[in-house]
This record gives sequence, C-alpha cells and structure tokens, in this order.
Amino acid sequence: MDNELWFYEPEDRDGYLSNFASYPLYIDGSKWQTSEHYYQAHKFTEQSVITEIQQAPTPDDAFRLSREHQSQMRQDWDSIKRQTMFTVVSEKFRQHPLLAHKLIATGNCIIKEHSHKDAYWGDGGDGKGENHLGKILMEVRSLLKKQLPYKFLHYVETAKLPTPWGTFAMHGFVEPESGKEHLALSYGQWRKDEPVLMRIHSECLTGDALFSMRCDCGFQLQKALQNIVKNGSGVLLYLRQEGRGIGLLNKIRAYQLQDQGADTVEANEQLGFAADLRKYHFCESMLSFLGINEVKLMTNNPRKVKALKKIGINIVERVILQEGHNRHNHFYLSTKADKLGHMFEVPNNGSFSIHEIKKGHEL
Ligand SMILES: Nc1nc(O)c(N)c(N[C@@H]2O[C@H](COP(=O)(O)O)[C@@H](O)[C@H]2O)n1
Ligand SMILES: [Zn+2]
Repeated sequence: MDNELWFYEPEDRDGYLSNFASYPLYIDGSKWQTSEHYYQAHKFTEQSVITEIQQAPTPDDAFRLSREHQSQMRQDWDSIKRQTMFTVVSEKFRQHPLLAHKLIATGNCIIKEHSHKDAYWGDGGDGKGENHLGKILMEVRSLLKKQLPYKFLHYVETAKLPTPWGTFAMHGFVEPESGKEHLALSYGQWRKDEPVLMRIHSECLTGDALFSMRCDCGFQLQKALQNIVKNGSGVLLYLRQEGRGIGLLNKIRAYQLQDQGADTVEANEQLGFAADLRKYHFCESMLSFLGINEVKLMTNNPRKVKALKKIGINIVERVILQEGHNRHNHFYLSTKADKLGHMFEVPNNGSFSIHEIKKGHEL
C-alpha cells in the first residue's frame, strides 16, 4: 500500500499542491494570481464577475466573491468543473518546473486534499470524500513523468552539504529507468537572466575520494567548489559516470593496462569499450530544477560543451579548469588533450623527465 500524502493549507510543507498557494499563471493571455482565482472565475460567463474575481487580492477573496455571485453561476458548471480544474492544475505545474519536480518527487504517494470542508475536491476530512483534486494531481504527476525534461531524471530530495569552503545545497536525483543516482550541488542565488558558474563533474572515486594522482579529477573537483564559493554562487553537477561510463572495476582494469604501457583511450578500447561512454541528456532535468539555461562552464572537455549545447543550454563562457598536473598524470592528460580533444595546455614534459613520467606508474 503506497503512503498517503495529505495537504491543505498553502503554508504547510506540501502546501504548493493547494490551489491557494501563490503561483501565478498565464492562460489565454491573462494573468491569474493563483489557480484558485482561475477556477472560481470560470464558474461564470458574465465578464464583470470574471474580472472581479480575477482581480481579487487573495485566493480567499476569489473564493468569497464566487460565493457572493452563486446565483449567476453557469448552468453547466457541474459538467465542466473537473475538466476546468484539470486544465488549471496542469498549467500550474507546466509553468512552474520546480513544482513539477516536487510533485514527481512524491513518487507513488496517494495524494489527498485533507479537507473536512470539501468531500468532492477533498477527502471530506474522514477519508470518505471523492478527493478529485488529489486524483487530478496524481494524474498530472503521471503525465509529467513521461514528459521532457522530467522523463529521464527525477528529483528526489535536498539536504545541506557543509564543505571546508562553504555550505552547498545537495539535490538528489534518480534515473527512473536504471535507478542510477546523481547529484547537483548549488551555492548562493542567481537571477534568471544571469549566466551561472557551473561544473559538470563525472564521478571518479579514485580521484575524488582516494586522492589519486593518476588523474586530475580530485584537483578539479576541489578547485570547482572553491571557484563557486569565491564567485558567490554556482552549481556543480556530480554525475555517477565513473570511468568515463565504464564503471570503477573496468577503470581499474584499464589502469592495469595503462600500467603495462597502454594510454587511457587504448586501454578502454582493449577492454572492448569506446573511448567515452558518457551521456548527458538527463542534465536537462537537473538544470530545469535549478532554473538554469545560461552558464559559464568550468571544463576542458569539448564533449561536455557539445552535450550542453545539444540540450539547449547557452554557454556564454568556458572556464579552463587545469589543476593537479603531476608526473603521475602527465601522460594521461597529454592523451586526453591529443586523443579526446581536451582543451588545456599540458605543460611540456620538460617539466618532468620522460623517466619520471614512466616511473609515475610504478607501484
Ligand atoms: N575509463 C577511464 N580510464 C582512465 O584512465 C581514467 N582516468 C578514467 N577516468 C574517468 O574519466 C572521467 C573524468 O574525465 P573528464 O575530465 O570528465 O573527461 C571520470 O569518469 C573518471 O572516472 N576513465
Ligand atoms: Zn579521475
């Protein structure tokens, strides 16, 4: 039996589900302060009444005015009211992506408007009501789950992530198909029309968590977080695509081949993989959740630039993230530059003797 989610007052935890919650809508060229304004106004055909309700200062006033004009209600209201409610609730979540993500995050909960005042739209307070508003919200949730940008990645929950450089908001997401989990870390605030400093970071357990010097990932991760805090705002998308998408154990197999002299591309290919298996289409869902469509992207990887452009993100600037170059990763970084098109200036190996570079892989 799925859990029940009760809502009622707009100021409650799940109050965003209420028609009285303050989320403006634009329908057929008109602005409606809340979905309640739209619903109550559409009980009438007399324009003066519609306008009076549309301009009511609050949804409670809209509700009150509708009762005052009860005698002028359209004759066929009972036959069209559910469709009218479905229309305005659908539009509310279409026009407010963050609400759509939150609605999807309710999973398969049974949503109920817990109202002892209403046994049609609500559950009647005793659970015996018809709960049509709850049912419409669940219908809209099902439809949203099948639509872009939500279909490939669902938002789940947010929590604080304190780091030595600052406290980020950590947003968890899951791929509904595979169950694979991804993160977005956000810091500070940004205006809608402002390009956001962003890093797309692919998971590298060895570099990010085990201080590996075989690559530059851990150094890039730290620098990206520091850059975001220094900038005052920004986002890091942490994508669980270990090993350029081949996974940790295959990456260790690839490292073993590199210890025998293969480069990072040859190793992947000797294991039967393409050089890079990563996908980025699901980032569209994360960026919709964060309200981002213009970025200053911290990356050296041309494939990430291309992937973001493909999902409609405007990259106003590419910020080089060249960190952690050392004798253990010189050959790896050179290969990424030579064979994977990474855009950075790998210091010539004059910095390290070829002996030191070769030695870099000795156990
Ligand atoms: N398959 C594979 N072989 C190697 O030798 C590696 N060092 C990695 N590392 C993975 O590469 C990704 C980071 O590279 P970008 O800078 O984002 O292009 C990350 O997935 C590491 O785990 N993989
Ligand atoms: Zn790495």
